Amino acid sequence: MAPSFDNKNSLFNFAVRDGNGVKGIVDSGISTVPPAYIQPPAEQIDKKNASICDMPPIDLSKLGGPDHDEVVNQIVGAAETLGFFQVINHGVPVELLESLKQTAHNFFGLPAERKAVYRKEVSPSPLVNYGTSFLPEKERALEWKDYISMTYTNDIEALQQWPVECRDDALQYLKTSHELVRKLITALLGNLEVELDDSNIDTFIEKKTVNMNFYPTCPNPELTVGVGRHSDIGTLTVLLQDGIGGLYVKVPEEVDTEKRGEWVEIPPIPGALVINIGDTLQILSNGRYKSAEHRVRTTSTKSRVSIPLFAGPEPTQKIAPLPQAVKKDGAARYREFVMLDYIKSFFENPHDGKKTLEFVKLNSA
Ligand SMILES: O=C(O)CCC(=O)C(=O)O
Ligand SMILES: [Fe+2]
Repeated sequence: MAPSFDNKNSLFNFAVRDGNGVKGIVDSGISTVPPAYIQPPAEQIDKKNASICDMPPIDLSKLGGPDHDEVVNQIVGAAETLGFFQVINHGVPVELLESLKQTAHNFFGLPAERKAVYRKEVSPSPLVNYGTSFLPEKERALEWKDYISMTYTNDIEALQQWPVECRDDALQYLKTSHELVRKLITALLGNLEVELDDSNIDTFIEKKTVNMNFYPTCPNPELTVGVGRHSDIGTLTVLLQDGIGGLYVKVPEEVDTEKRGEWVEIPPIPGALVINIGDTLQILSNGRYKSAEHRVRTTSTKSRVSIPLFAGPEPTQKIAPLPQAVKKDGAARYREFVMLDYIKSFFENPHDGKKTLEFVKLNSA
């Protein structure tokens, strides 16, 4: 029998400790959202107040052709303003994208006990982590989301340790998007006049993690969030979303458009992938490229899945604004730091917009 979800402890035990997740709560047949999931009014998402981002997807098949420079300009322009854009002809097979979405549904459709074995506290592998919300122990209100996270070290460990239900698709996604990530980094860092060779590009995208996010239907979407306001901390994120919609990005205040400070929705485009700039690339570019704040709304009609691939530096890597970017600006806006410290600071605090960057911002910035 499902416990009382009005009681915070019993809800926590059911959803978090026993691994039932939000999916388990919804499957128990609730008709209203449990109090622990009700966001403070300032965090609730008013669908009516957001417009849809009308930036057309960027056609990456044109890189290397006669329109190469124009495509690079589109990539750079999007990274300097919204920090989000969509790409088509990206080299990741469209059939794989379809399969990934189905795989995510299949995984979260498994009985709770099959997923709960991967909870952080008990997971047989440090590379695999199943959970719900972002930081359930610390959050004021929980996020309406379950996830599985798979970190890549090498093929053998991925095949042995990632959940058998997800590993083949997730690994293929990681491999087939590698060239895409390299092309984008080449365009973005090349534009800063950074001299690139294989090894220095790889330094910034070496560490890869594939997540599968599951947002079950929600009886009161206006009161909850799927993911709260945050920016991603790595270099680049490649995100596959399904057709449901609900991903919102905040137009940075410092961008010269009438939409500054507003939330815009990144609409689902069949076959496209969403790309977003992470904090690391904002820092490397000395603030030129924007790691935009984003969040996810829930819906009452259908469960949504999304599959981000996070690419960033190894935890041991030292990061600082690149000299070429600092030279142009005259001063560094961020201090040097070790990536692991940045990762720790992100995972120790509930989502709070772009606060993570404060950790390394210099006073003059
Ligand atoms: O579900 C989405 O569309 C975005 C998810 C996200 O922002 C994340 O996992 O970092
Ligand atoms: Fe994100």
